Amino acid sequence: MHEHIYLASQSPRRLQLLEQWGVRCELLLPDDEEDAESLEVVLPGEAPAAYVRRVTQLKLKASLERLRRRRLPLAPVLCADTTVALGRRILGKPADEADAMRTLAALSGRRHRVLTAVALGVPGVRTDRTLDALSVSWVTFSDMSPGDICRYVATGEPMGKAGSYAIQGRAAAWISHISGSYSGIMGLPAFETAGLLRAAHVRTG
Ligand SMILES: Cc1cn([C@H]2C[C@H](O)[C@@H](COP(=O)(O)OP(=O)(O)OP(=O)(O)O)O2)c(=O)[nH]c1=O
Repeated sequence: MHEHIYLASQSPRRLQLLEQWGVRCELLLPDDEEDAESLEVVLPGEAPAAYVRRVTQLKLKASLERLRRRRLPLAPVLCADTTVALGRRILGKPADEADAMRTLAALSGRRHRVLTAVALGVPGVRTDRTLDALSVSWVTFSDMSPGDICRYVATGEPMGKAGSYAIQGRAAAWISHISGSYSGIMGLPAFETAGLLRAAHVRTG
């Protein structure tokens, strides 16, 4: 039984969710020399599900290497990646406010998918074992007027969020329907993550 895991994510929501579920975790964040952002590059023609899974595996590989480089005690490592897809179009984190406004205008009055891939790496003496899962949710936005979009972007909330919004924040006021996993939309799906933790014998609760 593993008493704790490493969480290799800068997302405060993921840490908060794991703590809420009673999982003991320690952060395993990239060094200054690592270029974490460069992992999140979409390949030409890549479908959203393939993209989010591939990026999560890249994050996990980099995190397991980091664990060994730092000679830390071995324990399972959890990584995740969240992306928003409008049809086949991938809407990642906004580059700036203008980008966030364009993304929100595209999402306004429509239904899109939020995909979160989770991967758990269990480091072993000889080989590492990897478990992974994908959560797909549908989110419907009501109409946002240009004024609504401007005011929302001015709050700063869209920055650092896939699709330029946060369901757990002010964007909730425009979300008329969801189908899937609320925690998955926030960045870490409870059901799928719990399944991976159970399979890897990590203590929860
Ligand atoms: C759609 C949506 C996304 N998000 C967030 C979750 C993720 O943190 C972020 C997507 O970016 P990610 O690249 O998945 O994660 P991150 O950059 O925050 O952290 P790391 O790569 O170190 O793990 O968007 C919300 O908080 N609420 C939402 O409603």
